[in-house]
Amino acid sequence: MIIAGLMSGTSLDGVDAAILETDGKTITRFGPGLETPFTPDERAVLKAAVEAALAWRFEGPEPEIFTQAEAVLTTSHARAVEAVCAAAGLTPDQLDLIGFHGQTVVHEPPLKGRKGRTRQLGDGAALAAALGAPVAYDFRTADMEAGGQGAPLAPIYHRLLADWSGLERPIGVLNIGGVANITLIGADGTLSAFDTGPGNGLIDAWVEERTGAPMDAGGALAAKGRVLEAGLAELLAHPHFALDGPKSLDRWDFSIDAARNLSTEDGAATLAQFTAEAVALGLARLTDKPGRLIVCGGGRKNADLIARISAACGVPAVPAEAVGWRGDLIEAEAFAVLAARTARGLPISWPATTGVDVAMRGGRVVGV
Ligand SMILES: Nc1ncnc2c1ncn2[C@@H]1O[C@H](COP(=O)(O)OP(=O)(O)OP(=O)(O)O)[C@@H](O)[C@H]1O
Ligand SMILES: CC(=O)N[C@H]1[C@@H]2OC[C@@H](O2)[C@@H](O)[C@@H]1O[C@H](C)C(=O)O
Repeated sequence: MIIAGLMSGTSLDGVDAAILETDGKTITRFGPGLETPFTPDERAVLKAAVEAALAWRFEGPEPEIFTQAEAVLTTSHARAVEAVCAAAGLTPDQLDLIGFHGQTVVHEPPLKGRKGRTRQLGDGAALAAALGAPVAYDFRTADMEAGGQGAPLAPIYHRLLADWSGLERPIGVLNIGGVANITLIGADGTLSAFDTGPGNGLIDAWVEERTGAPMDAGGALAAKGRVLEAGLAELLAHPHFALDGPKSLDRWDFSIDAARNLSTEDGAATLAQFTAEAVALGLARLTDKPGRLIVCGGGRKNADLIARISAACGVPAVPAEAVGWRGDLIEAEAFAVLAARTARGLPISWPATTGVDVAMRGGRVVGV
């Protein structure tokens, strides 16, 4: 099947799109991929939808802005599909399927026996109608209704990719987006996965508040700062780090408050060290230690952060490109494979990836 996979991550920077030829078990061909930024107006609507979602938290009627945000998601994702199809010499109606993650606006992991809840905005039927191709979407709900974490879902794709590249096991794949998540592929191919902690989310929020810039490009600020040990200890006292995986997080589960009184540089260093120590704590909970970490997501471009992760984990961390992967597109590619698996009735989550009792199918398909 020729499938376009789409991801708009928690950083709200834009839509990643990638075309893959896949049956959900193997990849026959990698097509083009690209990132299409949201316009400032689109981003403003999505930011407002996230704020409304965090105030709503599943209590009472859905915020009205969700409707407007879904319209923004339909147009921005349609634009991304049109662009990636043009790069492939296709028209969208020639796609067999589109894998549409949608925009996570709020995610509450299961807690003390209470099922978790998650909301990805994205109107699959509207996107299918706009593009003339079937759409698989709503990938996380079924897993959560079955008691799972609803995330991470990329692990099956990480293994597929590692096998495709013939990488030596055990190996870890670390995605550093707003939140960071890790997949460990054990020596025998067994998957373990969970969200490790913050990715770039806190660093972005801190740098934006202090300088107005959207990120600490290359980690230049953090590289000049010193870590405030007391602040770091406060951050690491979060209950997430006392749990074994599978476990998941919302982008807003941590705050920059522990850095409040610091200089811009020291705050950036402390928050970057927090991301790194969180990965190390996660690795320490695994029985198989990976020989190296393959790093994908925007955080791999932060050299200071990567150095901190390597040092904290005692394992070399290399960017996805070092093994021939497209580090900015892995999540989009993953949702192409997950869409194929949804269409074919294959599982997309497992006890060791999201904590469900049995392997689970997920996602819904809507035709044109
Ligand atoms: N050159 C760079 N230097 C430092 N950080 C960078 C650089 N480029 C990207 N980033 C970071 O990567 C982030 C975007 O990463 P990515 O697109 O993987 O996140 P996402 O997909 O939105 O998140 P998630 O995986 O949590 O849904 C930016 O917000 C920024 O913090
Ligand atoms: C609820 C949600 O959208 N979670 C995202 C987020 O971004 C990174 C991390 O937190 C991961 O758990 C997940 O995305 C990836 C694609 C996943 O499901 O594997």
